[in-house]
Amino acid sequence: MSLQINDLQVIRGYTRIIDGLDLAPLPAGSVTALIGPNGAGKSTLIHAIAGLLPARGQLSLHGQPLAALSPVARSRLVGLLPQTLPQAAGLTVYELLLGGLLTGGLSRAEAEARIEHYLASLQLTPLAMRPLATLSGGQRQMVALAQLLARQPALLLLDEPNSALDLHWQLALVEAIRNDARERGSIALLALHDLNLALRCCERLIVLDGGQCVADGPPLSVLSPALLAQVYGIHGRVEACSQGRPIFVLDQLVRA
Ligand SMILES: Nc1ncnc2c1ncn2[C@@H]1O[C@H](COP(=O)(O)OP(=O)(O)OP(=O)(O)O)[C@@H](O)[C@H]1O
Repeated sequence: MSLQINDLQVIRGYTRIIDGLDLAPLPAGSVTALIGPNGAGKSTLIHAIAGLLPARGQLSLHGQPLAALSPVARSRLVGLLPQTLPQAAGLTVYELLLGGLLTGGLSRAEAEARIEHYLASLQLTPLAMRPLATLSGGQRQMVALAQLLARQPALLLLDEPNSALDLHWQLALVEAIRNDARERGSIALLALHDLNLALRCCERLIVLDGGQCVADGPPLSVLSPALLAQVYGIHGRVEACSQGRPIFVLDQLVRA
């Protein structure tokens, strides 16, 4: 049971952004970070897996080719937390979540139980009756996470999910993603710029650069000084903090 990506090609405009990408399968219950510099192709890959960009090659989830599914069936299996969240005018948080689950085929009782569970587990219950238009950017990002988790897709795709979140909510987000992978066996793929967050929550890092995979493996072996210099043009290192946890330290730009 896994996500399989082989010989993937994605063209945007007239440019081949991803050209023949092969990755080792992403197994059920795993959390993987997709890292790399601006313009590397992270969002392109995530949107292609979600079915929002046309792609050629093999994209299969648990042996099922995603391209063979109807858009509705694909969106049940694959959930996306986008980089910018749509404004849903006039709705409260609760109405947004309820509408999504009822449309997905749940009974009202099941939908309400799920919403209460996920709002409580993410400590978002106080926001339930707030109109979406009154929420801050970070609050809206957490509501979108609640919406994603409540749908219980087999594959969770998150495009820079922490971009609007303070430190408390960044940790809450990664704990929620890890718990979901452990408890439901979901697969999570997160496009991230924050290497410390990637070290904290992911057992695997995939490094994209120019639409190619340039490194893939456990974070400590991937984040070598040589790779950081090659891909980001920085001198940096991973060290153990006083509690033994790995932390990324940024030293300086590589000067020619
Ligand atoms: N609509 C488009 N038409 C043509 N090229 C595009 C289009 N959208 C994005 N690109 C190009 O595709 C490449 C990959 O972009 P993408 O947004 O996937 O990168 P990214 O790794 O997510 O970057 P960032 O970290 O800046 O969000 C970039 O070179 C970008 O300029």
